[in-house]
Amino acid sequence: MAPHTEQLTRPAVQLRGLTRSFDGRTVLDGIDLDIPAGQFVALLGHSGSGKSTLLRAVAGLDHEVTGSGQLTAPERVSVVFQDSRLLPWRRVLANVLLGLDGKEAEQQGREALAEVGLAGRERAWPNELSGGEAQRAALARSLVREPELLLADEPFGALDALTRIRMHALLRELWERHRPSVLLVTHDVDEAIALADRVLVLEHGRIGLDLTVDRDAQARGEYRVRLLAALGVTADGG
Ligand SMILES: Nc1ncnc2c1ncn2[C@@H]1O[C@H](COP(=O)(O)OP(=O)(O)OP(=O)(O)O)[C@@H](O)[C@H]1O
Repeated sequence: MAPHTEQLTRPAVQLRGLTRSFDGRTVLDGIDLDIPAGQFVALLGHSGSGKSTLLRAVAGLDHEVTGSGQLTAPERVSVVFQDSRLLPWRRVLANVLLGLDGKEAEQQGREALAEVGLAGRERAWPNELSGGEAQRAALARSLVREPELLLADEPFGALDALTRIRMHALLRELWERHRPSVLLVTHDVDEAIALADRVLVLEHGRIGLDLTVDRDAQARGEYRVRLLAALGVTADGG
């Protein structure tokens, strides 16, 4: 294979034997994972299974944590959390542009806000936004950096059901337009199936299930049963 082709097909994220522990307790136990460029991956798992620990490792936000293994991630990575983390003393556009300078960046910031449906709210203060609008602004802030990898830790976890559905459509639309790789941490099996092309289940510190989701298939119900079974939930809720 020619070198440039190798580069093109190289996965965006590559983990080899990734371990992380807290106070002698192993949370990630030798994870091997490749995420190809442009793939939308959801990560499911019980509370405390290590989803955020994995995401923080990939984000390079875990320097204090004990661990080993190899990790490769792209240079331009954006992270979105459950709360928008907008700075309350800066207006919406200034939040989106944080750390970026110049007229071009400002134009891109305005365009990103328009893309997430917040045109006209550039000069609003964060406390004037609803929860869903604040998450839209957080998405605009990550988009404007043109990330190769978007890491999202329960980004819709605090939103009401209707807002959540709208945000699903928005995220999928933004992904189709910009094509970053995405690693989305969620508790919600239906959210994972609705959004991702591949769903991973984390259990006992390893990837217990790695499911490719055929988006055109009639197989949603079957995916749901398999994912719930991997999470230890049977059809009768047991
Ligand atoms: N900074 C830390 N210090 C000590 N223990 C930690 C730390 N961060 C995470 N842990 C522990 O590691 C385990 C995995 O936590 P993590 O937040 O990754 O789980 P999670 O799957 O994201 O959970 P949830 O779905 O509830 O957010 C938990 O038992 C947690 O208590």
